[in-house]
Amino acid sequence: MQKLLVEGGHWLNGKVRISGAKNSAVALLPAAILADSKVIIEGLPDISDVETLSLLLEEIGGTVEKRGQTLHIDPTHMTAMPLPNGRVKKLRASYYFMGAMLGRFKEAVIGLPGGCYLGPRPIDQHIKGFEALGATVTNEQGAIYLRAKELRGARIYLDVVSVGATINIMLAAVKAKGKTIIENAAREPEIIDVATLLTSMGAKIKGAGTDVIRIEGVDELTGCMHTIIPDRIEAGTYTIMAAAQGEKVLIDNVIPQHLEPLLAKLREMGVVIEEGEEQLLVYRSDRLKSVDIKTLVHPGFPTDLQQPFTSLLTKAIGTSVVTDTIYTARFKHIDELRRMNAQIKVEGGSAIITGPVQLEGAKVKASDLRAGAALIAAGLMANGVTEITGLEHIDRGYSLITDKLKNLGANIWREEMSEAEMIQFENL
Ligand SMILES: CC(=O)N[C@H]1[C@@H](OP(=O)(O)OP(=O)(O)OC[C@H]2O[C@@H](n3ccc(=O)[nH]c3=O)[C@H](O)[C@@H]2O)O[C@H](CO)[C@@H](O)[C@@H]1O
Ligand SMILES: C=C(OP(=O)(O)O)C(=O)O
Repeated sequence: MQKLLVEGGHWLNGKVRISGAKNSAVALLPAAILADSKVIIEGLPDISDVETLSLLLEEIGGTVEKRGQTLHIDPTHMTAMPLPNGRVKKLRASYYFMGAMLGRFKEAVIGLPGGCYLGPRPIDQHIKGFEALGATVTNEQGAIYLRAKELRGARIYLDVVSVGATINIMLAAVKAKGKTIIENAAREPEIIDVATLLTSMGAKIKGAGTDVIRIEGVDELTGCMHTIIPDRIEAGTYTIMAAAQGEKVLIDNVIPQHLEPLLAKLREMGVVIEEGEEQLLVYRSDRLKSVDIKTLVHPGFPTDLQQPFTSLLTKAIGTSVVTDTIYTARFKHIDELRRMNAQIKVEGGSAIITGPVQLEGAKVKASDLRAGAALIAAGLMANGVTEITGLEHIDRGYSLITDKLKNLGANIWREEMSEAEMIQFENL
């Protein structure tokens, strides 16, 4: 097991290239199950979620060949192999095997997913959607059993705006008989990306990216080639790090429109950012103003950037209030930031940050993916060395983060943990 060490105070300079979007990739790979021939996906990030999903595709009989950032997925010999345990628990997006296998085989057995623990993460809206399409769904000993004689299009109103439920219902509905309408659908760019792949496979989908998605089911879907969109959360994380500890940082391979809620808040704080077509240039900021943020469904401020943004706010002058309306308890990073001298209290579902403070290096643990990003951002600004454990979370979603930050001038490296440290880590 490794830990990450960051020596703070080194200014970031130069260019960082953003990888393909994790939250697209984790749906695009399962979507390949629906095709009758090879699906080629280009520009995938080097993250463990992609590796785990590739192994899961192989477990059900697919072949997956990696050529650089491209995966060639041959779904021809896949079967409805049950996946009640094991790798499905390593990530959140294994739930997409439910929709995709239901679409192709009309049956699936998938263990309840893992992923970041951000408080309860129910999947009732996914199940409501599958049932509306004609599936019988039962939960037996922690695995979801889905079966349908046939899938029939339906009108489905989501009680909660959910990225996962929207995509999962799309995956099943593209092979249902007749028309499906998803109302109150999520509108994230990743949903458009998945719809683009499915459309290239022959699916008929209208309205992805709006809150009403219309799908006309088809009998067959064929292989195709698809290039993934850039990761707006990874881009946002580097933009925050540049605002925190950058001289002049060019963020390359981004779609600036996907980052508008973040960029607006950074500008309100006084960060100077130039926008190009596919690039952002972030300038050094020495005096930042405090701001309040409230996370909302897209296109509001993304919950996945709330945690790294909180680290940046420790540098701002005054009091900032952070409220997460998507995951009201997504505050596990706060205790760790406090170990680093951050002045933050959590009150009534909000984190209240008083700044500016000089952060101090400390031994901290990443409890989840974006908590990890928050701690790295804090480590870049801190006096001395910050030691971060829990890297398995960070590696689920940040492609080559150590190398990317090193290239920007950070003093960051990985070390094997000693046995004593591992025991301490387990007890933390
Ligand atoms: C793999 C992936 O894409 N993960 C993202 C996805 O997670 P995920 O798809 O799991 O998140 P959802 O959009 O489904 O969740 C949004 C909210 O709806 C609630 N909910 C969701 C489904 C459901 O059936 N019932 C229900 O009550 C959740 O508890 C949460 O409060 O969107 C989240 C919200 O933008 C992001 O933080 C995650 O990075
Ligand atoms: C919460 C996240 O991921 P997941 O849904 O895969 O756990 C995230 O990407 O911040």
